[in-house]
Amino acid sequence: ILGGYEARPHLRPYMASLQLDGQHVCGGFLIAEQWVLSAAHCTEGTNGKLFQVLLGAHSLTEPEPHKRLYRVRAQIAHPGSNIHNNRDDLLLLQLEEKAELNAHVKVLPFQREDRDVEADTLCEAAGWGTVTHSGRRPDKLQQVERPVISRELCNHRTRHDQTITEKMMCTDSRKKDTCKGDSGGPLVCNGVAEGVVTAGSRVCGNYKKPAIYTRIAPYAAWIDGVMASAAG
Ligand SMILES: NCc1cccc(NC(=O)c2cccc3[nH]c(C(N)=O)cc23)c1
Repeated sequence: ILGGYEARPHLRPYMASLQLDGQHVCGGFLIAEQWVLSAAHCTEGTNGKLFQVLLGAHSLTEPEPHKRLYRVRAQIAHPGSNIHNNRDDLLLLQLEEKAELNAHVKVLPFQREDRDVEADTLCEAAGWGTVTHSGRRPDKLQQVERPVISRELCNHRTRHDQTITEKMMCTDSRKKDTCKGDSGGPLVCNGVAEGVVTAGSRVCGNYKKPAIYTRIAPYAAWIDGVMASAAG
């Protein structure tokens, strides 16, 4: 997160850190007791290795009472996701067991009504992604508030030039923005997860490249279907 600030500990108890060999790779969030939603791009370069999912954390390194690392039983990328574009950039992770829910570990509801969030709506992104252009990684969860911008503006030729589909949304990226390692985290508007951070043009903090999110509502049926079919 560029231009943000340290989140109040455990005020975002749905936040997940997707890790490989103890290293934070991407964000994610708890959508059900045994399911985390993230971004398919996060599996790039992982050679099919399964993530481990850290829940209940504020600091990535310090011992905290409700912090717990979960193994993943299955990782299901949306069938339409690919490395060449940002379309269908969603990843479902089934935890080895149901997460133990408490004050620090909670499910975040996602938007099921397929209607655009109004431009200028203030939403929040959080993550352990880089906090400087040079790529400094934070130990503690960061957050930033960003206004939604219209798809029309986001698709302008000087911005993302007609690549933003009706299954994506954008926020202003001037100075304050999501960045490397924030992918997969939720964009929360009025307490509901409306989008999932995607790397998009991989640029951070440049107003010419607004942040891009996969809208969740268009994928509600796919998400429900995967969770129902894998149910024990
Ligand atoms: N504000 C938009 C936004 C949101 C989330 C992430 C990013 N930027 C990256 O993720 C990124 C940046 C630079 C090099 C990179 N290499 C890789 C990679 N997967 O190898 C990703 C990146 C940008």
